[in-house]
Amino acid sequence: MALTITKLTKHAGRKMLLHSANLTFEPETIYGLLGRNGAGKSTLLNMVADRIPRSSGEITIDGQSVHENDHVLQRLFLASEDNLYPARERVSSLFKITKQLYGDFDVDYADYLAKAFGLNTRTSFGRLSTGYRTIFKDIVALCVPADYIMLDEPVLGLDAGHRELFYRELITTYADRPRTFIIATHLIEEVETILNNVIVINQGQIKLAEPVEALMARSYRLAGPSDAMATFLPNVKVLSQSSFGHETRAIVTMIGSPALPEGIAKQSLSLQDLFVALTEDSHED
Ligand SMILES: Nc1ncnc2c1ncn2[C@@H]1O[C@H](COP(=O)(O)OP(=O)(O)OP(=O)(O)O)[C@@H](O)[C@H]1O
Repeated sequence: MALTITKLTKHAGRKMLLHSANLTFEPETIYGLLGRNGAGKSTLLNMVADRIPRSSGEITIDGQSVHENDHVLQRLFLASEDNLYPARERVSSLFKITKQLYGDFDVDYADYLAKAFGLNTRTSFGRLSTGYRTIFKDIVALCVPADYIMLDEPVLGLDAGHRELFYRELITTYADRPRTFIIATHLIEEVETILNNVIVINQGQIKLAEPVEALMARSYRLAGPSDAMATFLPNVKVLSQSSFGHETRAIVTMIGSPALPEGIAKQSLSLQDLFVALTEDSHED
């Protein structure tokens, strides 16, 4: 029982946008999809939602392909930055249209959220500000009855108060009705505590996919004399390294708790520190 991506590849001409991605999204789990600008996050999510064609690979839910399969696609929802909504339609009628498409759309919760965010449901979609368009799409995403909800930059344009409200409501609705959320975002520090799992994508390659807790428990910043560091670093996976005079610093992941040579200090990291180390020098030449 899972959303499974196997050897998913997308290229545009000679450019590789996503390279042979293998991922499993378990039910009732909150995933963060992290990557620098242009890393391939939206490309991945749009292929999963069957909105853009893939070059090769498979996407299935519980073993059934999503491709041109409405029955399976009903179990997925992608709130993306693309405006798929008619500009003239009022927010209230867009909620109704969504209910017609997704029978169990939670209209009461949508109305509650609209009030909480201060979204006037009589306003037409085209007249909403950038932030309120995002809020509208977030509300729809939190109220649809799908099992796998994908949010592409759900706090784009939201002020700090509205971002906090969104995260709070996400946690509340998840606790009431657990389902899978996949959140593509750049605001790593804000989402770190709500994620169960993290996926890091860089230049179309999946660099890492694992539970946040386990990942953070084996990730460290090390600093010490360069000679001691040079003997120790071959025992661990080095994500980034720099030297200043006789001192070397490194961000590493390690398995177990290998004894550190004297003089090497170990500090824990934030997810953001780890992300920066994993995606350094990611720009194309
Ligand atoms: N149809 C296309 N043809 C050519 N290049 C494309 C096409 N679609 C996307 N790209 C390129 O593919 C790369 C990945 O884009 P994508 O929008 O998936 O990245 P992203 O991780 O969502 O980025 P951001 O965080 O900036 O929104 C970018 O370099 C983009 O310019």
